[in-house]
Amino acid sequence: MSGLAEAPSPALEQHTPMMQQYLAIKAGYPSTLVFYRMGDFYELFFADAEKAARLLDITLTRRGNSAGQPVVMAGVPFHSVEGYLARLIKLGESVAICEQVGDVGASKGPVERKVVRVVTPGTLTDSELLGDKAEAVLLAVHQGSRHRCGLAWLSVTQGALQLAECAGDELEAWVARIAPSELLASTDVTAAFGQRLRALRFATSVSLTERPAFQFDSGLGLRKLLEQLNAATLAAWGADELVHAHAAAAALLAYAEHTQGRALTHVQGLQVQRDDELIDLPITTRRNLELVQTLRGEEAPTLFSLLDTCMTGMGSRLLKCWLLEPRRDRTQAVERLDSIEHLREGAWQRLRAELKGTSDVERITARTALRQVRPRELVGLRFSLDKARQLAAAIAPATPLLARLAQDLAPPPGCAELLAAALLEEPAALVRDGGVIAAGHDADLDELRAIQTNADGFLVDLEQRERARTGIANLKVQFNRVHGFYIEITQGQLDKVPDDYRRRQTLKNAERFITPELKAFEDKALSAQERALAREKFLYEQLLDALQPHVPTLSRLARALASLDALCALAERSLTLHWSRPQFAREPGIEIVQGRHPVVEARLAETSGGAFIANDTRLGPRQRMQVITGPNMGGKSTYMRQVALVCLLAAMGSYVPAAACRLGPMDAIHTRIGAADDLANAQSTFMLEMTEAAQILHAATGHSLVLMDEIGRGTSTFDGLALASGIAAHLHDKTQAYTLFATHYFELTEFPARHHGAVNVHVSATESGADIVFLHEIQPGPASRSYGIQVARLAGMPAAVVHHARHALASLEQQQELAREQVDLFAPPPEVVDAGPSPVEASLAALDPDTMTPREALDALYALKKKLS
Ligand SMILES: Nc1ncnc2c1ncn2[C@@H]1O[C@H](COP(=O)(O)OP(=O)(O)OP(=O)(O)O)[C@@H](O)[C@H]1O
Repeated sequence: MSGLAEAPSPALEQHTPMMQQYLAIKAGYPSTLVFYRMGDFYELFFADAEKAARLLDITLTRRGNSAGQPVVMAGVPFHSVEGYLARLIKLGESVAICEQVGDVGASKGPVERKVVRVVTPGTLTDSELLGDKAEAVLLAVHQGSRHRCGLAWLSVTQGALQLAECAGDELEAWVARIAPSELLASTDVTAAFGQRLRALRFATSVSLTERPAFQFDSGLGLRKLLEQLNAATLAAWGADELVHAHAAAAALLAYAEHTQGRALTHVQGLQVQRDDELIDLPITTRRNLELVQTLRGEEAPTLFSLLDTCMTGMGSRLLKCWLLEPRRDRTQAVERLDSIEHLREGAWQRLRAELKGTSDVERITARTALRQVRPRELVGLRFSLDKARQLAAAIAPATPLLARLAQDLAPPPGCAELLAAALLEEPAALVRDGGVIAAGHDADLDELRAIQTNADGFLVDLEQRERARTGIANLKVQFNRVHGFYIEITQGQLDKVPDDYRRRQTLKNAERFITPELKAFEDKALSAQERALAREKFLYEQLLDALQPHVPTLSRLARALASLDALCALAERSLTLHWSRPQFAREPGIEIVQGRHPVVEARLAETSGGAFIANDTRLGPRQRMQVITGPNMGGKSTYMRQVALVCLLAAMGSYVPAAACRLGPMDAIHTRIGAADDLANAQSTFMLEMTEAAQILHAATGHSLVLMDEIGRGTSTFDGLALASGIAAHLHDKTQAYTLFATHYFELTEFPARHHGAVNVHVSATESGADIVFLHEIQPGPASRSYGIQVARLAGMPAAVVHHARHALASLEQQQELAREQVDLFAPPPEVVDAGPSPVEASLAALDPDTMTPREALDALYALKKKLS
C-alpha cells in the first residue's frame, strides 16, 4: 500500500467537512470497504479506493485536497453497483453501503449519511448477488473449554437458526458439512485454533471474519436466543445446555443484525444438530462421490445436477440440503418416499406446471422482514400466493407429509389482497423512482398524481369557470417559471375583477392575479412530484409494516413450496430415469439388485456410449467385504461409487437407480479414492492417502460403508501391499464396516481365504485379438489377469513401448515363477519369543553392588564385557 493512500493522520478538524464525515463513518468499519454515496456514484477513498481499484479494475484518481493531502478516490456508478458488489463478495470482501439519508440542501454541511447495510459473503439476501440455487450460510464458531466447540449458523434468507456442539477435533468435519460462506470467530482464540481456522479458509475458501471476544458470551447468547424465539426456555429445542453454542449464537446474531442494520424478526426457528443424527459424509466423500461438484470443481455432471429438475430456486436449495444431510433415522425418508410414490401416479405433472414461474417466496419473505424487498418482488409474491392457493387445493392429502404441505400452503388471510390493493401490477424497479403504489390505494397519493397528470385539465376548467363567474371572455389562466400560476386580465376588463383576486404583477396592457383556489393549486402542483415520491415511499413502508405479521406464515408457506417442488422433482426423476423405491431393514446389510451409477449412466446415454451394465451388490454381517480386482477402466470405481450413491439416495428419501434395494442401518459413508496432490497444504499424495485412511479406520463403525480404492498405490510395491493388507485386515476384523476394497495388488485376492467375512469379486473383461473388451460385469472370484498393457495400447501408447512392455512383462513373470517363495501376507506377525534372560543378564542380576569393593566391581565389569564378546 502506498503511503499516499493510507488514511490521513492529521487531526479530523483539519479535513474538509465532507472528509470529516467520511472518516467518522469509516472508523466504524475499519476492515470493510465503505461505499460512500455521492450523487450518482458510490465513492471509495484512500486505502479502500486503492483496494477497489485493484480488485475491480476501476480508475484511481486524486481530487482536491483535504488536510493538505490529495484525496485518493475511486468510484462506481450507483445504477451498476450490484455487479461490482457481486465481484467483491466473490473475492471474499465485505462492503458497507453508506447512503445519503438527509435532505440535500436542508443543512449547510454535507448531507447526512449513514451505513444502511453491510454486504458480506455470509449474509447475502439478494438473488442477483447470490444466484438462485446457492444459499449463503453464516457460521460462528466458539472455542469452548475442555476441547469443545460451539457452533451456531444461519441462512439469513431461510430464517432458521441451527446450533451444535462438537469435540474440538471434529470441527473441520462440521464446517465441511455446514459449508458456510462466511465464518465468524473470536479475535481471542489460541494460536493453534487460529491456525486451524486459517487452514479451513484455505481448504474451503470460506471467508473468515474476526469478531471481538466479548461478543462470544454464552449468557448473552442465551438471552438473545430466548428473545429471538420469544420463549422462556430453550428446553423444548433441547438447546438449554449447549453453553458453547450459545456463545457462538451471541456473536452470530450480533453480526447478522449489524450487517442488516436491524433485528432479524423473521428468524423464528431453531434446530439443534447432533452428530449422531446425520449420516456422516466427510468432505472427502462429498468430493469423491461428486455429489454437488465434480472432482474438477465444476457444477455438472454431479449427482445433484442430475437430480435437480426443480422448478424453483427454493426447491433446488432444499433438495441440495436433503442430499447433503441425510438422516440416520429413516422416518423422514419414508415419509418422502410415500409421498413420491403417490405423486408418481400422476399428480407430479400438474403440480410442477403450477410451480413453474413461482417466485422465490423464501427470499422475498426474508427480505420483507429485513425491509429490503423490492416492489417487483412483492408483486411476484402476490402471484405466488395465488399459485400456492391453487396448489393447496390440487394436492391430495394422500400421505401425512402431503397433507401437512397442503395445510402450510394456505396463504396468510388478507395478504394477497393487501398486495393487490397496494401495488401496481407492473411497478417500477425501485421505490425511489416512484410508480409503485396502485391507484385508489391512497387518496392523497391519487390527488398528487392527479395534479401532475391533470394540471392542464384543471387550468382549462378553472379558466372556464372564472370566465363564467366574472363575465370576462378573454380571461386566461397561465403559468410562467418566475411568477408561477396567474389569471391575466386585460386593462379594459379590470373593473369586473372580483374581490378575492389578489394582484400579482402589473404589465403594460394587463394585470395578473392569483386567487386562493389557484394559489392552493400552485402549492400542490409545484411540489406534487416530490410529494408524490415521498408519499409513495411512506406508503411502501406502511405496506412493509402491514406485511410483518404475515412473515411467519409466509416462511412456512415458502418451505412447503420448496418441499413440494423437491418431491415432484424426485418423482419426475424416478420415472424418467427408471428408478425404484428402496426398502429399509432393521437388520444390517446392503442388498442392491441391478444397481447403476446414475451419473455415468446418464452420460453414456447422452454420448450414445452404449448401455450401462447393472450390477448386484450383497453385503451383510457374514459377507461384509468385497475385494474387487480387474483391469483398469474395467469399472471398479464406478461400481463402488454406485453402491454409495444408491445408499445415499435412499437415505435422503429418493428412489434409487436399481431394480430393487434393501438397506440396513447406516451411520457414515467413508471413501478413500485416488488423490490429487494436495500441494496447497504441502502434503504428498502418499501422506494424504495415509491420513485419509487413518481417519477412516478411526471413524468407521460396523454400520459404516467404506470405499477403499487402490490404497497403497502411492508408495513402493512392498510397502503399499503391506499397508493395504493391514488396512483391509483392520476393517475386516476390528471395524467390521461394509467395505468395498478395490485393488491392483493381485496378492490381496488371497485375503478372503483367511478372512471369512470377505469375498473376491472382479470386473469382467475379455480379449478380442490383441484388444481388450470391458464387460463391466461384477463376477465372483478374483480377476485372472490385469490387462494393463492392453489398456495402455487402447490409450494410444506408441507401438514400440507396448512391444517393449510385453517383453518386460514376460521376463518378469518368468522370474517370479522361479522365485515362487511368496511372502505370506496374511499370516499374523511373528510373535516375539521369550527365551529367558541372556548369560550377561543372568550374571548382572547376580551382582550386588552394595557389597562389592571398587576393585571387585571393576573385575565384574571386565567379566561381563568378555561374556558379551
Ligand atoms: N457398469 C458399467 N457399464 C457401462 N460402462 C461402465 C460401467 N462401469 C464403468 N463403465 C465405463 O468405464 C469407464 C471406467 O470405469 P472406472 O473408472 O470405474 O474403471 P476402474 O476399473 O476404476 O479403472 P481404474 O482402475 O483405471 O481407476 C467409466 O468411465 C465408464 O465409461
